[in-house]
Amino acid sequence: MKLQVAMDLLTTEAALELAGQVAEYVDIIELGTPLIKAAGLSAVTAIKKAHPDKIVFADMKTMDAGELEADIAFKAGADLVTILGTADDSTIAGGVKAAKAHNKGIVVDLIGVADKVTRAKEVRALGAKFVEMHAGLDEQAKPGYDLNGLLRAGEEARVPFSVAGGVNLTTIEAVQRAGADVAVAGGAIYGAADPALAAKQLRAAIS
Ligand SMILES: O=C(CO)[C@H](O)[C@H](O)COP(=O)(O)O
Repeated sequence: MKLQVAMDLLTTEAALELAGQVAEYVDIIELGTPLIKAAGLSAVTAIKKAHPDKIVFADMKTMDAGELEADIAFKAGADLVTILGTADDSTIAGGVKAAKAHNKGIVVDLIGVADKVTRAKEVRALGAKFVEMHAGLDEQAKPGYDLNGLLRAGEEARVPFSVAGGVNLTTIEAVQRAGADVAVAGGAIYGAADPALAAKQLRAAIS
């Protein structure tokens, strides 16, 4: 299982610093949506330049104009770009077209999708490289949130998937047992007192 760090920070400088601390322990470096909105796609270019050997993930969360938005992110240096599962099929197909033109991949983020299993199968058929079983930061803050619903959906969908939504040292083994291809950790790394140690421990907990 791959490990992805989600950098929900607000400046390119902070992202470069964090990526420098954790890159040796992660496979995929994600520029979070707030970072891309605050700093622009030049942040993607800066991270790819600093870490050419890593998979760079631009969390665009595109809802419309799939081909155009994916194209500009791939041109900026992204290897993987997200489109929302709630978007129209044509938006996802447009993103996949751009991905094929760049020999890169679209990840469909199932945040806010009620029936994640059905939508996962649909978007995989449209050409998504994998789906993200995702509960966002706001959903995680609701009382009673736990990760198990995402893990069950991933097991049931039988398509390649990542899991994001409060993945940490306590839960990452269950993410792996559920068969996830990628575990995404944001706050568990960037919010830790020692992000490098946190990433190292997450890496050591999986195979
Ligand atoms: O995409 C996101 C929010 O929309 C986050 O990057 C994702 O949820 C991972 O962060 P965390 O591990 O802190 O939940």
